[in-house]
Amino acid sequence: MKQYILTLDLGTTSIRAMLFNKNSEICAMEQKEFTQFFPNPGWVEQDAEEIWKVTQTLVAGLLVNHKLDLDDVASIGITNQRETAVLWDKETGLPIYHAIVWQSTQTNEICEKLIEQGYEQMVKSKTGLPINSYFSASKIKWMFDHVEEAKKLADENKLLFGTIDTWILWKLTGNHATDYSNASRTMLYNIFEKKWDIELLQLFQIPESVLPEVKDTSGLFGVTNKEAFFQHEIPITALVGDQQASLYGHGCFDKGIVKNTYGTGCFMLMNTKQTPVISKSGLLTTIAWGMNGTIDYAIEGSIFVAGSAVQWLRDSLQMIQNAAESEQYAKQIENNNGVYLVPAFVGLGSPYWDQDAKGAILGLTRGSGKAEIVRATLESIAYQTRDVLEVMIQECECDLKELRVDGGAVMNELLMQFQSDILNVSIDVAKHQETTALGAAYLSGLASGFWASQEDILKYRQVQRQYQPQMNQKNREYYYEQWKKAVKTVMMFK
Ligand SMILES: Nc1ncnc2c1ncn2[C@@H]1O[C@H](COP(=O)(O)OP(=O)(O)O)[C@@H](O)[C@H]1O
Ligand SMILES: O=P(O)(O)OC[C@H](O)CO
Repeated sequence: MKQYILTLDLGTTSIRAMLFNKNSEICAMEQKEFTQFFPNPGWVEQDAEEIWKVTQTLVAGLLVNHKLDLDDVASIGITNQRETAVLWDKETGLPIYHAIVWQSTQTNEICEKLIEQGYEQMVKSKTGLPINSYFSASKIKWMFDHVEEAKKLADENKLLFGTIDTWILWKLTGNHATDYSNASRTMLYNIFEKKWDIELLQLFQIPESVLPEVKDTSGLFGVTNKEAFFQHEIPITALVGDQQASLYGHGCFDKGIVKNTYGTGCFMLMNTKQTPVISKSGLLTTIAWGMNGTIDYAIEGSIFVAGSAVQWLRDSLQMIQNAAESEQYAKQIENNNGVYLVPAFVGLGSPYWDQDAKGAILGLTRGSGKAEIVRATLESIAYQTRDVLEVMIQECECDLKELRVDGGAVMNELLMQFQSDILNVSIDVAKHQETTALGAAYLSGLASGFWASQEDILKYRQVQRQYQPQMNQKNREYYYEQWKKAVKTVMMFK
């Protein structure tokens, strides 16, 4: 009997390989960070070949350090940072340029031009997305514009495009495919008609021949090549964008349930089932997953900078030694003492979509110090979450009693209490720290018969800790009004 599902969680800053057993417990985990390149201000790139090598090393680590026998693995689920674009030569198997990461702003100009030319409405009506450098389309166009061999290879039918899921699937199996959740983030996929969109491909001058086949999120994508995978042929039965995986891992299967993940950025998703909700106020319409031929949609708020602002405090300002220390400094003061930090380091995502906004600290006095700046950084994560949640509730005409949360920063008790206070909702921290990987494991395990049904899975859902609002309404609204003023100021400063 097969004992495990193997999940490969290909995140923005690190990759994890994990084994889950039938009780959805993690039995082994290997993790490694990989190189981020910042070749110019605002640019973020990665080496796709390194991502592949690290993935192999981590699986080797499971074999050596945890004595994993690959015969015990029922199937593999892959989940990934979304939007990040790779183009590679299918004959050499090598990328023609670095992977351009979702956070990168090097294609702002391409997007600005399209907005000026009045394409916003057309693009949104097909993809559910605003034109922004965040999504893959302008990144692919940029590579065609700047990498000499791109066009020639495409003309010879030797060039392939993929987000990170597709890249790793191709390395493992030789198959060129993606799933609905990842395709919906490229800005080339018509999420309503469920096909690559010819008009969008023409707009971005991208040949259809480079695109992968789009398949159900949970289903067979191929079997690992023996040479690429330690002499084993194992079915890969899920590809899923990491935020949709986390939605699944939280058990948000019904309409109106919301999760928020606090990692590098913050990503809040609400399942809207078979109804795509089109936002009028800066949220994204996206595909949650495709299963058994049925698509579930979600509405999403994408906040670009959350935990990465804490990394900025650590690495650039050297105010803290590690992320956990942020809580100790923030606790030294009872409130923000009037200081607000808007971490618009790569522009602002939902609901503002201002790609030129820059970060700022406001409200400083002679008495302000490290505690104020650290606290303001943490609080900014909670305020940005409220910005998104307010719009989501309005657009879905629903009420929200609880927010399901996961991600590295949920360890921060001060942040989670403040989040509950500023939203006036209960915050449910998932017992599973690795909700994203768990979601991918479930989607894979359902397709391979490891788990029987969604109902079967729901019995494993557990809340580790609940935070209840404690702040009075007057303070809640005062702080939030001040935050709104800070954001307004930042958006005016260009
Ligand atoms: N105790 C903490 N307080 C605040 N932020 C934290 C804390 N621990 C981790 N983080 C932040 O969480 C992020 C890592 O979370 P993770 O879910 O692994 O992110 P990702 O999947 O985006 O790489 C980092 O940006 C880090 O700064
Ligand atoms: O890898 P994460 O957790 O930072 O998630 C990144 C998102 O998928 C970007 O859309």
